[in-house]
Amino acid sequence: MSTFSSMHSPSYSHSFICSSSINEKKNQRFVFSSFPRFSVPANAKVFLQCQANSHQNAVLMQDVATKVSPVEKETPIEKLKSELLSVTSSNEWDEKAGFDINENESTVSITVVGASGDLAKKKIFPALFALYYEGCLPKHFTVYGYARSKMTDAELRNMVSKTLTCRIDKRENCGEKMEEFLKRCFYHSGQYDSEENFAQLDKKLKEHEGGKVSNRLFYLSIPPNIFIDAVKCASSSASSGNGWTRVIVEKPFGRDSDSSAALTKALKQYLTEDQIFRIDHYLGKELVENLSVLRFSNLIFEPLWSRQYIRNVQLIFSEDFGTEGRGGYFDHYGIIRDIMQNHLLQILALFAMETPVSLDAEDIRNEKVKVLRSMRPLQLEDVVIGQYKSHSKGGVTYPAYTDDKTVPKDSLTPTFAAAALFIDNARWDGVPFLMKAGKALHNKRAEIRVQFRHVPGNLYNRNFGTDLDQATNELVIRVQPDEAIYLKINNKVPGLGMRLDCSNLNLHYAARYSKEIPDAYERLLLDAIEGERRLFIRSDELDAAWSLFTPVLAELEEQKIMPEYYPYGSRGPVGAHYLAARYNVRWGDLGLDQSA
Ligand SMILES: NC(=O)C1=CN([C@@H]2O[C@H](COP(=O)(O)OP(=O)(O)OC[C@H]3O[C@@H](n4cnc5c(N)ncnc54)[C@H](OP(=O)(O)O)[C@@H]3O)[C@@H](O)[C@H]2O)C=CC1
Ligand SMILES: O=C1O[C@H](COP(=O)(O)O)[C@@H](O)[C@H](O)[C@H]1O
Repeated sequence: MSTFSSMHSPSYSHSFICSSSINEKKNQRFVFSSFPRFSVPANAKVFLQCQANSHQNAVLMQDVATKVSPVEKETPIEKLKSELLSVTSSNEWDEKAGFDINENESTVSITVVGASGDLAKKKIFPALFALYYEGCLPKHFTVYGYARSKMTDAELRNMVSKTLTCRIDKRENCGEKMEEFLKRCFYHSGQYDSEENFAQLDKKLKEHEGGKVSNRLFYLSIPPNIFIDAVKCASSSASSGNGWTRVIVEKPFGRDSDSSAALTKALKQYLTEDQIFRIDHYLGKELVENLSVLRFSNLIFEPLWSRQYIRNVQLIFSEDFGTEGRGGYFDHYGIIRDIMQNHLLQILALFAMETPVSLDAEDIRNEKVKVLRSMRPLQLEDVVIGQYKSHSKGGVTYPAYTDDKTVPKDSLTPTFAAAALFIDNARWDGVPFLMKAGKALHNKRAEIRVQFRHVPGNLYNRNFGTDLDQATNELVIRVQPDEAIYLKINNKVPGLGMRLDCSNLNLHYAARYSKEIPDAYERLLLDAIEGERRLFIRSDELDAAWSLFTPVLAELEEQKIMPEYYPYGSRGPVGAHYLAARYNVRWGDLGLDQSA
């Protein structure tokens, strides 16, 4: 073992390289998303850890590490490769470095538990195929579907094939790739609480693994009441004997602090925290990933990122459809638990956290926990709730929430909520963080709006007339659809007069990048396979998140607070505007700006 590796601080990405051979796409991802720059010490560590069994390779990589110059973020992979080739003097640099040896010796089996369900069909299998198409899955992988439904392998493949799609920009050989992928998919029917059935799965997995090191990922795509049964059986009867075993757990992670703590405790009877990957798919969205890049790699934003310059922050989620088909689940949770306590709060934490020590998962998650723990629990007077009612438009009648047969007629469950939250720390003292989330609204959108303070003593105030809000800058990060980051600035209308206008400096992703943006589930599945925990929720984060919402959720339910009814397809209850006005805020999504 080379002593060189111990000279460097741990690199959070080393498991990525070690667990998979370097190919262009993986390497590209590693270079561009894991490290802002191709940092020499980090690579030295990475390479040497992979080379522990070969002194010759250790020397080779030490050579690479000391000679490769930092590579610019946008450097094409070919240029990076030629840089490496020039110092290794080999056309087979990855082979020479021994990565293939590693990969030939190990397998990854991905078992989708609840494979017959909606999420598996809609998201998980398509994401796995997209990863396969991109060459991001390990050389030896197998996908297993597991559920109670009776199905043959052929039937599973037929079901899965209906949901696979090719990327718009990558259709070459797509049909062939689908066939290849489907051949790697198998099915085992079993009960979620049967150790015997999981032992049968284990036997089948072993046959595919063929004696290699077996790494196993279980994706729990099942209702929460059967999580623990499945984890218990998978861990006792189907976990890996000689590799890693990881479990992706889907939300909901409980419905309040107590039930969440009970779930964590139960999971930890069978798994260590390191094996649990709690997914919040919003963390896998491109623009949410980009938040930290925006903040920490642009000098112009970070100095403004505080109460000194920011007047308020808005986190907005809307869907233009109701709970159709998921009413039974939704009624037990409501919009605050379904969207705010997880997706929007996670975005808030990334937005507001202090600079982490490094990009290491634990460093980032430590900062997120800190900011969540600095927040004031949500107060009842800072919440507005709503529920959609039936509405007819253009001859079409849209249903009320309670028209869903799986929802009780007298349900008070909110399908809309607006809330004002505060972070009691030096950076954010007094800045309202407003959240708004709703179903059956007039559009589908998720965005972050940052409204800056007025320009003090603005020389041009009179040119704006009475509407001073128009004179303030606003940064909008549109997470979806049509991803964009735009900054509203004031400029002079060209001409001889002095009329001011508000315009957008716009980074519109579709115009800037021709590549299709990967689905969040692709990123998260790949991270779980690679053991990268940065985008998954740690248990203390979850506790902190629940403690902010649990008291108010209890009050809403105990006091049977009536939701404000809003018509299906509308902009939601007016109460949201009164709440914002109380903090001198106007919602930014009122359709006034050019890109709204
Ligand atoms: N669907 C979505 O868009 C999203 C889902 N989630 C979460 O992902 C998980 C899976 O969601 P989804 O696919 O919609 O769930 P489904 O309701 O479709 O359930 C998945 C599978 O679990 C089995 N199952 C369902 N109900 C029961 C039950 N009562 N007892 C035992 N088995 C049952 C069924 O398989 P079989 O009968 O064959 O065993 C079903 O196909 C859930 O935790 C959900 O909250 C999270 C975000 C979005
Ligand atoms: O987790 C959930 O998210 C979806 C919205 O996800 P998106 O990626 O389509 O924006 C939401 O519809 C669902 O109610 C919720 O459980």
